[in-house]
Amino acid sequence: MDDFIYADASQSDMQSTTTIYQFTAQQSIMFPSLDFSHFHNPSQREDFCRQFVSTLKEYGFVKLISHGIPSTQIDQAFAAGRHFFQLPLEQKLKSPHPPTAHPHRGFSPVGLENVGAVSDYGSSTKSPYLKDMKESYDIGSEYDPLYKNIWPPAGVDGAFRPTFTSFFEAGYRTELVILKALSIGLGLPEKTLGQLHATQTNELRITHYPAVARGDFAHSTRIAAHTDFGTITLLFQDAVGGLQMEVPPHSGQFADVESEGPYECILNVGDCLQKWTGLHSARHRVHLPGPSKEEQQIDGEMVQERFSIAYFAKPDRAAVLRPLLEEGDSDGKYLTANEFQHMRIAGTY
Ligand SMILES: O=C(O)CCC(=O)C(=O)O
Ligand SMILES: [Fe+2]
Repeated sequence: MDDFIYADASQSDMQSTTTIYQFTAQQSIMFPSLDFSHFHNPSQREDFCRQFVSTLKEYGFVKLISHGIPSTQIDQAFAAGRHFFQLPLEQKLKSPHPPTAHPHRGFSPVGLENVGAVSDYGSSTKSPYLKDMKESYDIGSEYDPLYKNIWPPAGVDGAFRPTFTSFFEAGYRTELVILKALSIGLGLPEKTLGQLHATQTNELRITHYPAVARGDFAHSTRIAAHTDFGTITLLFQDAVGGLQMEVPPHSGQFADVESEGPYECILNVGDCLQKWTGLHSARHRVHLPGPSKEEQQIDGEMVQERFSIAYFAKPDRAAVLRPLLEEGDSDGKYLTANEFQHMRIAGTY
């Protein structure tokens, strides 16, 4: 596989020096996969934290192995997601997402949510409006004092609730350790970020992208380009591919993000972390994958179905999005995380 280099001297938010992006010949972006177990080893911790933050500074993304969510739990979550989405639509609609953006809970059929409505946030490029070809299920913390979860009734799918409740809890434990590593790597007291994530406003989303005709990608997409609204996202994807990130930042050009299957966690920075620290909240989307995956994905004129699981770590609702570091985004208006989330999600439903 021949590597080639794309050099960009002007577009990065984070660096005034030249940024080098490495692509494979198939236009997929190469960025480090880090072993999170190094964080637990006192002699490796400092180096790990430094590398973790420098990768996020450069790409807004990093891949992690040994992150703390057990493989068996990831397998169970994918199996539970597959099982739910293959149910007849009328069964899935027994635990519906409301027709509005709040509360962000329950099942959204294809066409209910369109992320294309918020594609251009924080970007100088204008994206064409494309509808999402996806169905999804949103879950919050069982301890969220504001919104209750909307679960499939027991007669519809009894395994769904226990599987995702325990995945959520594993996600939260992992999130807190990752936030500690981030705080250390950023030179902040180690509890700084964790303290802003006490009340579990996090969300878990299982997404099914049904098999679609290749030609549909001319006017639709799987999920339109966007940045995530929270602090960090932990994403797990199946082997189908199609997740792409915008490189260089603000260019309107996208390259495939490859991962080593569902156990490798793809972590990306969200808007709130960018506001606090200046780390780059990278735009991404799920579209027709590049040539390296295209052949495997396309069966005749149909593009294979795809599943993903995203755990969105979000700040406490009352947390203020005021820079914690000089590099943070400072436009002089410091919203609370709750005000910001409402502003960002408006228009997607
Ligand atoms: O399905 C994926 O791989 C990405 C989903 C995503 O970006 C999101 O739900 O915010
Ligand atoms: Fe996303």
